[in-house]
Amino acid sequence: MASAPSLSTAQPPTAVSLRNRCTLPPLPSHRIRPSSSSSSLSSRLPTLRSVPIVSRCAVRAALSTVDRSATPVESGDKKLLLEVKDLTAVVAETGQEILKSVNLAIYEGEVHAVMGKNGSGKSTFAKVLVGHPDYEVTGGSMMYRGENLLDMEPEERSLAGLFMSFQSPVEIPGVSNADFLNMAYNARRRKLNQPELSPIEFWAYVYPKLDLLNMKADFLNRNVNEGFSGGERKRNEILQLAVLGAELSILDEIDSGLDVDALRDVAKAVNGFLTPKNSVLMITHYLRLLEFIEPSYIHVMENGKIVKTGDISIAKTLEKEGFKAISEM
Ligand SMILES: Nc1ncnc2c1ncn2[C@@H]1O[C@H](COP(=O)(O)OP(=O)(O)OP(=O)(O)O)[C@@H](O)[C@H]1O
Repeated sequence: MASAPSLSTAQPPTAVSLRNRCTLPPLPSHRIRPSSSSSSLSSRLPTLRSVPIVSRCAVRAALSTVDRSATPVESGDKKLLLEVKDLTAVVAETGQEILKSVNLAIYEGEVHAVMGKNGSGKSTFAKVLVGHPDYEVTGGSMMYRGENLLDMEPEERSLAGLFMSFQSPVEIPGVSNADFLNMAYNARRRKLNQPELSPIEFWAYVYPKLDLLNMKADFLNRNVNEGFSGGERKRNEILQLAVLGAELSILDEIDSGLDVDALRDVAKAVNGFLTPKNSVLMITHYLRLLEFIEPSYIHVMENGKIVKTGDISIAKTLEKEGFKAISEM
């Protein structure tokens, strides 16, 4: 387990942290209280994180299936971030096949949305990308910045820049949000050969991000997701993303259970960390999210495969006419 930062070893506060400190709520305890469950915090960390991002280039694809079978490593000055080819996967326990040849390429700066009927395999695809142990990959490949994801443990994938926001974020009893975020953030900084932030520096770093999401500072002192409402959990997931930063953010139904204001806050935060280098892969059932976070491409998944790729008009057709209309296209 990564050791928790302690106040006694804290670096001298920066001007920013000193300036902010007087307006901040009390610092949380930085002693890590292990959960009563058997799994360690570090072993849970990867399960809370994963994936992509790219610039929000104009929607270029017409409403047609895109053949990316011969995917170039670079497209103009954009680099290929994730390339999934003929991916098949089963439920590890039962061998039931869920993914039946998924193909997808995401370049830096792109936002991809995956839509599809309930049970079509969207969440499974996302979880397979981040190495969820419930699934076993049986064929195909998943390359991330040219590295084989199958050779990487979930935690390595996370440290490499994949972040996943789960449909049902888990609670971590006994671990405060502040401790969790500080440890996770420092783990990423170590990976990037950057100096760790002391608790005080971290507090100054995280505080403006709470503002962005309209979250109260006492969220940091509460245990991760414990007693959070559905909407608060979703905001908390995006706070994790805002803090940790990711090259590829996989957002699984971040819009579910959000009221209109919360949806706007979450979308604003996601748009705020989109850069020409970062990419997003989001799963959604609803056009309304895509009106806030403009996708480069929309994919429709059906029975474990991506069967259609196109622009926002796909989502509009789905909203108006349902999946039958897409099948008939
Ligand atoms: N761990 C598992 N054990 C058994 N079945 C599973 C497991 N994970 C997924 N499945 C099954 O695989 C299929 C695809 O599930 P998945 O959650 O990927 O669908 P989805 O497209 O995300 O659906 P939704 O839109 O309802 O969230 C479903 O039939 C589901 O029951």
